Amino acid sequence: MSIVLEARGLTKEFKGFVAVNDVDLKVEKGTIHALIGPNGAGKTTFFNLLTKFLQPTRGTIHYEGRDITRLPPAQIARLGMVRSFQISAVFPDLTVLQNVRVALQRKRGESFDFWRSEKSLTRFDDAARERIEEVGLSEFVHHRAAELSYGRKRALEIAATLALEPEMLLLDEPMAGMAQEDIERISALIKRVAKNRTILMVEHNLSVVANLSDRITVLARGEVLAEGDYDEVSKSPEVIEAYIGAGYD
Ligand SMILES: Nc1ncnc2c1ncn2[C@@H]1O[C@H](COP(=O)(O)OP(=O)(O)OP(=O)(O)O)[C@@H](O)[C@H]1O
Repeated sequence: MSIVLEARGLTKEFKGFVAVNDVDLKVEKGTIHALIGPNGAGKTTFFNLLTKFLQPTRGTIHYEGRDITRLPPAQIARLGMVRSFQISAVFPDLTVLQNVRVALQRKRGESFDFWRSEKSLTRFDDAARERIEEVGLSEFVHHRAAELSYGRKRALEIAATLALEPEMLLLDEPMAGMAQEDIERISALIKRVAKNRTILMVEHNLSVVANLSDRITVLARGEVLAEGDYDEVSKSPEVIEAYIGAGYD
């Protein structure tokens, strides 16, 4: 078993309130790992710690065996761990193709000049089209991002994220605000992009979690309550109680 991301004793206190309390987590390479838990469980805080949007009060984070606890998010992205939607890569007035080109250009570390000639950008076209194909948006290459449905916009965000060539993707509630039809499309997309990558996601939609995840960590009151596959965690009396206690059916 090869561990790609590991948190040890991760703790975050806000003025004495412990939002994440001594959490250990191991994410195995090549898996889809979900973080779930009732409202206020600490999922977002934990996710923000892992993606370096927050600094932990205590504990460490290792990525590919390297201590990344004190590294800034941009540096971690360069190491191959990318938080989707962090880059706000989608410009509404640019087409699908132009959006992914911009992301590819960023990956090369070039600054993005809006006045740069079309011609100098077209060298990214083939790579951009590949990413677009991977997320199933080929027939929309020349559509402006603003014209896309919500689900397709999310697919475009994932394409832009893939342009950064991540080995590990962190997804923050990929299904939030989605209609059922989009949920199915994005689930299939996540499965597809997970083939040669590792994915960690926070997700509220439990049927999506059941369908996609190899492993699930359940947080409650800032601590790990249970861990396992969907069958295991959904049968855990502690998990059922935590969800019912938080007002879920
Ligand atoms: N910046 C902050 N300052 C103080 N308390 C905070 C801060 N951020 C989060 N908290 C508290 O930490 C606890 C965990 O919040 P968090 O948002 O991580 O939970 P969550 O599991 O993501 O919840 P939800 O499912 O509702 O999004 C909550 O009680 C919240 O009020």
